[in-house]
Amino acid sequence: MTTDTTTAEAAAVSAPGETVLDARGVTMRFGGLTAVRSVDLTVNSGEIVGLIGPNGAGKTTFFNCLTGLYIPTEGEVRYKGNVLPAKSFKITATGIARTFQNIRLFSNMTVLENVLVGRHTRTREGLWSALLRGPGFHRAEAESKARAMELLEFVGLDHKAEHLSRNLPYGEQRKLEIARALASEPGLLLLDEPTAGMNPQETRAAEELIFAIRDKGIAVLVIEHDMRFIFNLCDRVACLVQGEKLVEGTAAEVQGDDRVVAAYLGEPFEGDPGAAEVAEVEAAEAASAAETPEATAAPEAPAAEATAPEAQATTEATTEDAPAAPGESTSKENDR
Ligand SMILES: Nc1ncnc2c1ncn2[C@@H]1O[C@H](COP(=O)(O)OP(=O)(O)OP(=O)(O)O)[C@@H](O)[C@H]1O
Repeated sequence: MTTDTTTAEAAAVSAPGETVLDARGVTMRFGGLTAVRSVDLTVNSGEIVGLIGPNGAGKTTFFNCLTGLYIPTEGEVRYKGNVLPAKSFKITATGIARTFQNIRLFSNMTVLENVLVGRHTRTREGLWSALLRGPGFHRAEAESKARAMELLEFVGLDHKAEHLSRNLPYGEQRKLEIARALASEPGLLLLDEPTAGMNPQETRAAEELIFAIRDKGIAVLVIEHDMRFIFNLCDRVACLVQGEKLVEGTAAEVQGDDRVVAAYLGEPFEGDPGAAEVAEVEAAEAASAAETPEATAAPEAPAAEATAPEAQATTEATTEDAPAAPGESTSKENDR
């Protein structure tokens, strides 16, 4: 990866349609394992883009390449045209914020303090200002606090500002993580499985929250296993399989793509074998009925009965595992 540092200041609101994230040829190898292979992905302002793929497909590794936790073995990542710095703390200052698959809050700090920590990249007061506690420091502190409270109100946690974060229910901890990420005034927000462990009501609330974030002009890239959530939410979806981008398109295009279905089933998807088998059985039944029904129905019937449930089972399995199925989730849920 090119390691030019950028001096770009973050600007949360981007021009409509501006390319906010431009990842090109991103490859990440761990020894002999290529976790991400030559992935290109762009995210434009005003967009919510989804990243899906079976477990181990390389989604989190790709996120880590975008946020400086990993330096890609090959490829380049640009934020608003500037090559990203190689250090993760500089990337936050550049304008990219993220949440994690495993919630990472400061559990012994209050809700408000957690958000204030997220603002540190946007406060200009230095060590001397903090030590001397002059008027500039107090003004900056009051501004940060006011902004943090605004963000808590935005995510619906202002009434819990003084609670310890460890005492929040799981869904609220996820919201707090989002508020903390927003505190750095990002132009791009990366969400790694934001609904993992949430109940359906919390998931719907998370969906509304992400739409509201997008409406503030912040581009969003989201990893999620809950297919109903992702296809409802995203303008565009990319599917990674074994480190490579298999498909990218609108939610409708991706959810109807046989290769995506096959990737989730873990086997090649050839036509519609369940329907073909059903047709074959029906044809055999019709042929036997056309002959002498009394003589042939008895021996034919068990064969038809034996085949029909099997064909039905194949169809059900396909429907059940398909990522497109509304309401279905291929999530490993909360296994990390
Ligand atoms: N630090 C690491 N060292 C070695 N291998 C790693 C490392 N991080 C990830 N991998 C491997 O890279 C591959 C991709 O993992 P990754 O966690 O990115 O997948 P994922 O799509 O996010 O999976 P999941 O949906 O289960 O979170 C896996 O085979 C994983 O074991």
